[in-house]
Amino acid sequence: MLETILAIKKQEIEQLYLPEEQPAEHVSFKNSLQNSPYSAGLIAEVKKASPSKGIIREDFNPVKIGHDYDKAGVQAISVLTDQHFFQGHRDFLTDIKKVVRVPVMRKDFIIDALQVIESSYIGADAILLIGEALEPKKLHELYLQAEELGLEVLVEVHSEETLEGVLKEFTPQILGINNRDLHTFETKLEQTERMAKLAPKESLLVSESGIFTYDDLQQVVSYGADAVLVGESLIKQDHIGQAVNTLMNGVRV
Ligand SMILES: O=P(O)(O)OC[C@@H](O)[C@@H](O)c1c[nH]c2ccccc12
Repeated sequence: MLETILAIKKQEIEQLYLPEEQPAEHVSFKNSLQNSPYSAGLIAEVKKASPSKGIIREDFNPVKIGHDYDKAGVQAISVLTDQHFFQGHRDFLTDIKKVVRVPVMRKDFIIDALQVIESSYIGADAILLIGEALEPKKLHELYLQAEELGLEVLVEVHSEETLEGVLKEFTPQILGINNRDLHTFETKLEQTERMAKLAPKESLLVSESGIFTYDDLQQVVSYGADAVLVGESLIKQDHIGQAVNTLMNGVRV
């Protein structure tokens, strides 16, 4: 699956044009995650659909969801901007950034320098770079380019092998462990446990995907996660604010 996504992404990049640059005030992604009142920082995701689950939410209003997340007290918002597989859009990010206080991360399959510039232009505070999608050298190049543009980076890996390759090149400030294998879509929280053992102490550790309940959250925190990235379980709920509370506090407040 990942190969198919990347092949289509390459074609898209050939046609990519830059939008008008949005004036955006940057908010620190890492600081926000580190200063969570919960047992971990929460990155809440705005995602309509995914290749593994199909459409997750029919009545999808990205700005309303972003606004509700912000009001509910999340530490950061991740916005899926990939159109083809996730039914996202880069305008979703621009529109959400205008109405929230928390940092906004662009979630896409970024493999080219032009997309990093695009991320800055649309108003992102941070971007995702996927270890499984990039050679370590290229990943580091894009990471440095992003930093120069004032963007923070979440470096995501799934496998031990990928992480080892990245760490030979550099130490990311923020390291995400994707519990979902992007080739098979198999998702298990124990992936965080295995990978946390190899993660550098200096990196802020984010556990991503497949976190549905307060118990799931406690489980990944016990493995060493400093933050979590959660999409489906929040997006599916009618009341997003309540869903955030139930997930992070274990009770409805
Ligand atoms: O909806 P979930 O299982 O809570 O997962 C959110 C997020 O981790 C997932 O959307 C994701 C993690 N890494 C990605 C890379 C590309 C697209 C999507 C993703």
